[in-house]
Amino acid sequence: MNLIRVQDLSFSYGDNQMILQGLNLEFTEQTTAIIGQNGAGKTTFVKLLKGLLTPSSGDIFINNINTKELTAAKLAKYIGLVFQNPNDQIFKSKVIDEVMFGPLNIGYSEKESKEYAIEALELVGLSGEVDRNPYDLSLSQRKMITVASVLAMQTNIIIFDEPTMGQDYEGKEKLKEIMRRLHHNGKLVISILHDMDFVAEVFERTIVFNRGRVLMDGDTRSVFSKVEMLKGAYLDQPFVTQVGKQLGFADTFLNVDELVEYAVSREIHN
Ligand SMILES: Nc1ncnc2c1ncn2[C@@H]1O[C@H](COP(=O)(O)OP(=O)(O)OP(=O)(O)O)[C@@H](O)[C@H]1O
Repeated sequence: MNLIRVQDLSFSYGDNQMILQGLNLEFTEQTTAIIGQNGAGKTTFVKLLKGLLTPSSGDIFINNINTKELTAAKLAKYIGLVFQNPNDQIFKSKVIDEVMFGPLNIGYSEKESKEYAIEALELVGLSGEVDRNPYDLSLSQRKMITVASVLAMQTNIIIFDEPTMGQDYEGKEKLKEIMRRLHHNGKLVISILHDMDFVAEVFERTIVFNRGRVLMDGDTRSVFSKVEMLKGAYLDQPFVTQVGKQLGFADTFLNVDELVEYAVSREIHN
């Protein structure tokens, strides 16, 4: 079943510059990373999916419904978007109120919203901060509040814009765990990322945007094996992939365990 279908999508902010041109994409259940250099059109694309922008031409279907027929409020029941900058999203003075706002806004009761908010805050590791003011917390914690706010809305599609930015090792591990859990629970997870190591470890599918078009789209291993095409889009391979190559191995490795297992098995057979 495809959850999102994008058909001949083009977009311009109103000047003459086309930011996205003729995109055709489908999103099913696979965890999907969107990568590409700054200005490639990634954030514009997810804002279109979320209904915050309207296509200049083409269509976006969510569960086979054309988003042109849905209000942003209706769309909010299907798609959650975690903004790149938490300060663009947070506006309440208490963490719990901030996280409850989304579910309340799309029609869940006070009791349900509180339950979902507490569950989401637990998942992001902030259950001890429910009564704090978000602006008394660190930037990485504020980012986690915005993640919780979207999780609490229980949407089937969850999009993250640069979730690892400003997160330390622990924060990134938490995000990996959250994304894996969402996927395990049958949600569609899409994320814009600049951290190639994170992409390699978590995502099944990777789409490379370049100047408003799709340059590559496929399983993450095959995308990261194409070093020249990545270079053309000003992107690097993940660190572990580069190490494997430097060791003279032909395979494309996506995590340390794979690389070590391969190296050890070669050692045993030599
Ligand atoms: N509100 C806006 N009005 C006019 N142009 C905009 C607006 N927002 C973005 N742009 C332009 O659209 C282009 C694509 O921007 P977008 O933010 O979608 O790229 P991106 O791939 O997400 O980049 P980054 O990785 O830096 O977030 C850029 O040239 C940007 O300057």
